[in-house]
Amino acid sequence: MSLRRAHIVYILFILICTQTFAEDGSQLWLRFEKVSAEISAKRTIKTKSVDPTVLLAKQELEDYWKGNNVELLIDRKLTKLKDGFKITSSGSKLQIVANKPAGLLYAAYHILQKQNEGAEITHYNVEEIPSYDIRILNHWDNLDRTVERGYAGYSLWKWAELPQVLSPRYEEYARANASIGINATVLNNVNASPQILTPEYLTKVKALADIFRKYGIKVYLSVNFSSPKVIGGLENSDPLNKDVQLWWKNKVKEIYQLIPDFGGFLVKANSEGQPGPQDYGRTHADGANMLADAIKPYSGMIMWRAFVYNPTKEDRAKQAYQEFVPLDGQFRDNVIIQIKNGPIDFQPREPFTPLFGAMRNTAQMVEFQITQEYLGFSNHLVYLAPLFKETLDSDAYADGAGTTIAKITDGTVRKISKSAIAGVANIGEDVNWTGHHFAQANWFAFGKLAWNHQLSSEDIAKEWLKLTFTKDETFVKDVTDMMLTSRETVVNYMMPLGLHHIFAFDHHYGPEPWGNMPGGRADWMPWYYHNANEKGVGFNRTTSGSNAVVQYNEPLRSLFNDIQTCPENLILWFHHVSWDHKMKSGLTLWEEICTHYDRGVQDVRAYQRLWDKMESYVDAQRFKEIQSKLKIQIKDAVWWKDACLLYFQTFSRKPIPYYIERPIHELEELKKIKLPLKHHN
Ligand SMILES: CO[C@H]1[C@H](O)[C@@H](O)[C@H](O)O[C@@H]1C(=O)O
Repeated sequence: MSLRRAHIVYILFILICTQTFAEDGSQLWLRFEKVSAEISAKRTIKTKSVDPTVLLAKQELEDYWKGNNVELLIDRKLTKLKDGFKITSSGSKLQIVANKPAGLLYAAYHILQKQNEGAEITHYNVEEIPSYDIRILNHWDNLDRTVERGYAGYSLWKWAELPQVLSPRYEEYARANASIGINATVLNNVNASPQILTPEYLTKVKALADIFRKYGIKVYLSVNFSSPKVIGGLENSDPLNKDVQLWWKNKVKEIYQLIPDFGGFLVKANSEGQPGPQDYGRTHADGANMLADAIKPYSGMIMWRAFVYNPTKEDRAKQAYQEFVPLDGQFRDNVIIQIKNGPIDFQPREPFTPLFGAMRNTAQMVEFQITQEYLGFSNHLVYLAPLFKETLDSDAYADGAGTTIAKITDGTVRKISKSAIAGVANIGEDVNWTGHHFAQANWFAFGKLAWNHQLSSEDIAKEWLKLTFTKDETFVKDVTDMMLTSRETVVNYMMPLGLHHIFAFDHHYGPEPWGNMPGGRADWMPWYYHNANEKGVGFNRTTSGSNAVVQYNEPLRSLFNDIQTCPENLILWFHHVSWDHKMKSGLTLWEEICTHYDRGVQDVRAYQRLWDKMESYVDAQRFKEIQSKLKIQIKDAVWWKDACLLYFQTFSRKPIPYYIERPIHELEELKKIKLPLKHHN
């Protein structure tokens, strides 16, 4: 071999190596191996359909399916399948039947994922029907490409160059969503700019909808309730004003002319300063129904948020229930009330919002937050499936025992014209999409649970790990354990035992239980939530306090109301508890608090050791990136522990037990920390 040739071979070798060992994470969980020409010559993927979605399913299988012959069939009579599919095997053939083209695409991804796991697919018979009709991401993306509570860089949507320039990531995004069953997306922030409804922006929205369609994804928009006034030039946006109604009718018509399968609107009204029907003395129902009537002829939906947060003298946790329960039965059937999982705001742990089930004649859906606004942003490894499932599996006792949030929202116990579930997206322009490699698992888990809320957190974690990293058993077992405990770990080092919202003001990243905003609103102050004093700590929401417990059905009301029966992981949510209160462990409350904070820290240290051991299973780039995120996480966990223990100690006046890792900070030093973090990014 000549020197020159040797040189080229060497360069090729290096290139191949870096391909193998440096992996940026941009492929997400879609790392299927291409089939060889030999295999593809041996089997056929057939369909009579010419639908673009079916052809896409066919293409995916042609590229990656190593098994038997496959036949893809649409059967319009199989209506109970909704977006689902049925796979049967006979002889050397798999037959996949679906009612809709998207069902075949989901089936294709289903068998490709099974194939990756090494499942036996020659004799494979399965029927899948999704738990929810609408499985939707909510992007809080602004038109200037900043992302509210986004921690993965700027927005994916490049508004300035749309519709002329189409980033390849639009299609990659759609494919990733389709691969986990997500079939809808709200492109813009619920704090919505009216501009999104201008003809200029609608043509940009159309360009995205045209790309997403093939992947079975419908586009929705967040709308600003004042749009008729702001961009329509009307005198007001009163929902009972005929001109306003007509403006919305025409706007909806304009949208459907551009996007015939447009999904509908998401609305945040009369909350945190957003305009709404109450500005005109009207109700949420008046506002929602006006939009619902305008969009009904096109089968569109209105998702109306119940996150109504305005300054009142009342306990903030009671607000959604108080405003919405009296309106039960007044909403049109294409309106669905979108309710955050907890009554305050996406905290590491909250009880479920009691509004679920309390409106018996109104469709309801859950809103989860996939982006980790209150869980360490994209710096902390926190696997959210256990949090999602905790809410979905909670029994609201709305129609007696067994009325879980899952059953209320999926239409099992109440008739719902279309069921839905939403997740506030954690996606941005970062190469790895979500800032932290493990945050991809939360996007994945949201999709999987929206498809089937009966799946276990463990199975989802394993599937994700095998698709994303490796099938090696040691790796999968150990890392699954880390993922499964990670949510409880963050609760422990941030806000154990029902503590909540003791975050630094506005950016919600670090601890600030002392509050730091002279003259600010009471309910912006952490001490509003923890109420620490010499006697004890916690928010009294019992009958002797704010009486928020009354919003829960029996037996929960009594269970939460009694300090002896209230679950300890929520005790400080519902009770003001004395520092000496004896906990189930035999420790006093103070000792128990110390123990939880310390356990959180120790568990993150254990994750660091565990991850280091995984070096040989993971490519260098992702290994290092995750390793350095864990370094941030442990620093933050210690910061949280020290800040909360040293601060609460000024009230408890008790020593930090000696078996607990000593604080390494001074309280006064911690109080001076100011983070250069902005609200909108
Ligand atoms: C979009 O605004 C968000 C806001 O950033 C967030 O801090 C708050 O918790 O919830 C709001 C909401 O859900 O509307």
